[in-house]
Amino acid sequence: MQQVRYHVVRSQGLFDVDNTTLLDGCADAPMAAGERRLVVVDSAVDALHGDRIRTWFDAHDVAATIVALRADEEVKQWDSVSAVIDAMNAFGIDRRREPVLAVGGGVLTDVVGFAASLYRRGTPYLRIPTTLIGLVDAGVGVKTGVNYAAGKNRVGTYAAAKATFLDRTWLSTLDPRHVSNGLAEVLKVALMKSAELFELLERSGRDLLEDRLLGSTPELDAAAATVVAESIHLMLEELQPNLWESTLERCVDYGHTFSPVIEMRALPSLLHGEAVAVDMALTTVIGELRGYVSIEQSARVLAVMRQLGLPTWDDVLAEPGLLASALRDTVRHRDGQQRLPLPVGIGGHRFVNDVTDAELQRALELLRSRSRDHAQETR
Ligand SMILES: O=C(CO)[C@@H](O)[C@H](O)[C@H](O)[C@H](O)COP(=O)(O)O
Repeated sequence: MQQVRYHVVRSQGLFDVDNTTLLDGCADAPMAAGERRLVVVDSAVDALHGDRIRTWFDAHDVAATIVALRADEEVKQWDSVSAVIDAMNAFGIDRRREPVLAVGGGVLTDVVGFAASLYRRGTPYLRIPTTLIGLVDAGVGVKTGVNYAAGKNRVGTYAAAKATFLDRTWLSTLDPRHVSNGLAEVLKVALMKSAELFELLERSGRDLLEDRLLGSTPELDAAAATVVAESIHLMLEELQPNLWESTLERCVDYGHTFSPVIEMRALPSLLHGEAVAVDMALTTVIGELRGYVSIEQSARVLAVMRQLGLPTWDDVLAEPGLLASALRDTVRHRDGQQRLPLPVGIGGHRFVNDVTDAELQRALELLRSRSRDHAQETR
């Protein structure tokens, strides 16, 4: 058994000059004046926040080498890993004392984590997620990786960051579509594990999205804080006892059975969370056809997705053979069985191994007709 310890540290305004969390907020990864760090920053974040980040390092007398890296799903490829490894080599990183800082969304932190886990067989790294999906999903687990050929996250490692620093204030500059992208992973854990969280999304999801979870009123602040804290808590509750995935029945895989193939096939038109939402819409309908979810509950789920700015359908779904082939690939990922999490009511789940092609087809047709009806109603 391999022991692993990592920290999830919360702080607001990490790069406000008087904020010292990055210096002393994690006992396992302190940083002090006179030291130096390699900082890999998503180029979109660098454009918006680069000056602030540089000012913070200067103010605390830490010599930062800042490397800006494009980080989106299209370049989540080996070349990006190699670019980070080149930067680590050029920096001459001390593999025990100089953790690499990864500042960006889930793609950036997955790429840097992967590079760090390979460099000298393992160099520490710290994650500073700047997107909602980074905060509630990619930032709190131990997976790293990149896409390979047409395979989503086909190569990667399990490598915990020493610490992840969660800071909701980054969301102030996040594109609303990327807020929705993160809300898909929040909805995932809500559907699997928490009717309360689902109801909170149902009541306040649209307002939270408009407010980018920044908490502009006391009510919205309380709701945003609960959404973020609760989804992280529910994720960690699942991840911690099963970090190396010895159990492949993982409810956090909900929405990730068909979506890897949907996302890669649709690239670049669907973001990760959007592909997850389309998968969740389909599997909600499968649950409905099986009687695990009532018609009314299924309608509520699809309505919440729309309120969160998420798609419930994409034409890629209807490509002949796509869903069946996605399921076959998932079976290879899950040790020969489907282990497909399906919702039971709202906030509950079960795993099934007997989904057939005919059942997929029925669910697809039902979802397609619902999506058409909705499109007509809103015209
Ligand atoms: O395991 C985590 C986060 O570490 C999940 O919450 C996350 O959504 C994963 O990306 C999915 O479960 C998919 O996992 P995989 O297909 O890459 O093994």
